[in-house]
Amino acid sequence: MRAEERVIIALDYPGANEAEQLLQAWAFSQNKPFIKVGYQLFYAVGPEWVVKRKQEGFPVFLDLKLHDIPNTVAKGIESLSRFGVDLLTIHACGGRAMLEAAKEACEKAGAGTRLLVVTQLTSTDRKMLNEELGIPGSVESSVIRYAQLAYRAGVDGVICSGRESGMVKQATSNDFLAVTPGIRPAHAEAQDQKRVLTPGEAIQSGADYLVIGRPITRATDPIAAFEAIVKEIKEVLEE
Ligand SMILES: O=c1ccn([C@@H]2O[C@H](COP(=O)(O)O)[C@@H](O)[C@H]2O)c(=O)[nH]1
Repeated sequence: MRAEERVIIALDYPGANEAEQLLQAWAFSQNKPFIKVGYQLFYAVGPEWVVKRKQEGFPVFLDLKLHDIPNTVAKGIESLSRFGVDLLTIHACGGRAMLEAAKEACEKAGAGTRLLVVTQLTSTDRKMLNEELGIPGSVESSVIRYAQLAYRAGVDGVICSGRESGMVKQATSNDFLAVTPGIRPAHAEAQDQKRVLTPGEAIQSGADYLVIGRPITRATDPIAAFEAIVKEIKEVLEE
């Protein structure tokens, strides 16, 4: 996979105008970047906007992180799969029956959408895990436990931080996708992210895709920021 294809730009914008302004840079390009649509944008623009981006050639990750009883999640995935997006997300803590029901619904739709499972959010650190959520042990052990659950349920991969991507692959399979947010170029502020790595470090540790929002979307020159990240990834891949 080319370095450019490993970056998923999180379009965390309030509406279509802001997102389209960024995507304009690739209007005449054959190599459109992978984009992620989360709730902020999706609730503002709706499914048609997402389907249109797919038709224009953008690979799309629709990141709605479903979490509910198995039947409700399966029905939600059934509806979302109709948009023909590349990636969808559900939460691991819904448990095995929920994960299996979601995967079955996704496969039944036959659109080739891959299903990812959110392990522990990259905004979670050990203190929060132990003291607020009441989950004992390290964040890594919780991520691995959820990743193994997800793997056994037959989904396509997980969302974890770059710090855990190598461990996830070791504990599951090299083909099991590790998609990693919490990416910050050197010296950038972590903001609300707790488990961060630089783009180069995340690739080195085994991440398949890097999800990157504010370091690109809030940069003075977002395209230059995207290109600098791609360059950093290329350097690691060529090492
Ligand atoms: O554990 C998770 C799961 C999802 N995300 C999403 O990734 C981006 C990260 O944005 P930044 O601006 O680069 O922090 C954002 O859309 C989150 O919803 C995550 O950060 N961590």
